[in-house]
Amino acid sequence: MSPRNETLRPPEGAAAPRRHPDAPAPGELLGSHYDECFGCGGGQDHGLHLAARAGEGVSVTAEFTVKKAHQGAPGLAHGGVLATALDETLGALSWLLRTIAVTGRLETDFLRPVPVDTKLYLDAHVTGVDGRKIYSTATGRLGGPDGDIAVRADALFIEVKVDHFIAHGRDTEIKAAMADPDQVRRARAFEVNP
Ligand SMILES: CCCCCCCCCCCC(=O)SCCNC(=O)CCNC(=O)[C@H](O)C(C)(C)COP(=O)(O)OP(=O)(O)OC[C@H]1O[C@@H](n2cnc3c(N)ncnc32)[C@H](O)[C@@H]1OP(=O)(O)O
Repeated sequence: MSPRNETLRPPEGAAAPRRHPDAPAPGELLGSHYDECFGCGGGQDHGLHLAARAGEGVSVTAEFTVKKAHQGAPGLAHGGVLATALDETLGALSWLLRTIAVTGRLETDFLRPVPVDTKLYLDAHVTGVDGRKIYSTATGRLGGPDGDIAVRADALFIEVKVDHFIAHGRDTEIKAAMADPDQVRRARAFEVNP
């Protein structure tokens, strides 16, 4: 399905997505980029704990089980939580590009309600790269990786350097992250090799 919004379609002349030579192998679990991340971190009790794996090319798959803490309507996932699951899955594409990027635009379609205790099967891939602009798309399915689409999104991520987080993040968390060798290792894994 091509993006409905023109601004989320790679422009003519955009480069085809290129898997970084040092990207994790297809099937490899990517782990969390930050333990306190609401999307993938183990340190957030009510977070999504989304687990993403590298796919072929510049793609990822991920799974997320909707918990009681994620409700909007009774027994149903909150739309914002589902958008977060899509955003996080799309963000995980950074591991394949080895580029740090943040969400600039995210357009989401909600096609079916997602009940509590349901596992959402997500996949995402990059559709094109134009300078710092990374175009991508994702779906979330019910019942299995080939199940009905419940949610989908098109996105534009913008490449940034580590300095983006140092400049804008709160001092306490930045200092803690920089003092954590695991976090520094993860940040390096996102960086393009010179
Ligand atoms: C340690 C490991 C951690 C790794 C951390 C990984 C975290 C992943 C987490 C999941 C993802 C998230 O939720 S990330 C969190 C949510 N997102 C954010 O907080 C981002 C907030 N926004 C910003 O900080 C800024 O707007 C930026 C960085 C996105 C862009 O600012 P900038 O760097 O000054 O660049 P700027 O010149 O404005 O834009 C560059 C180009 O992109 C285009 N552009 C920019 N924004 C948009 C937009 N919304 N819609 C259309 N186009 C846009 C511009 O027109 C321009 O095109 P042209 O003129 O070149 O053609």
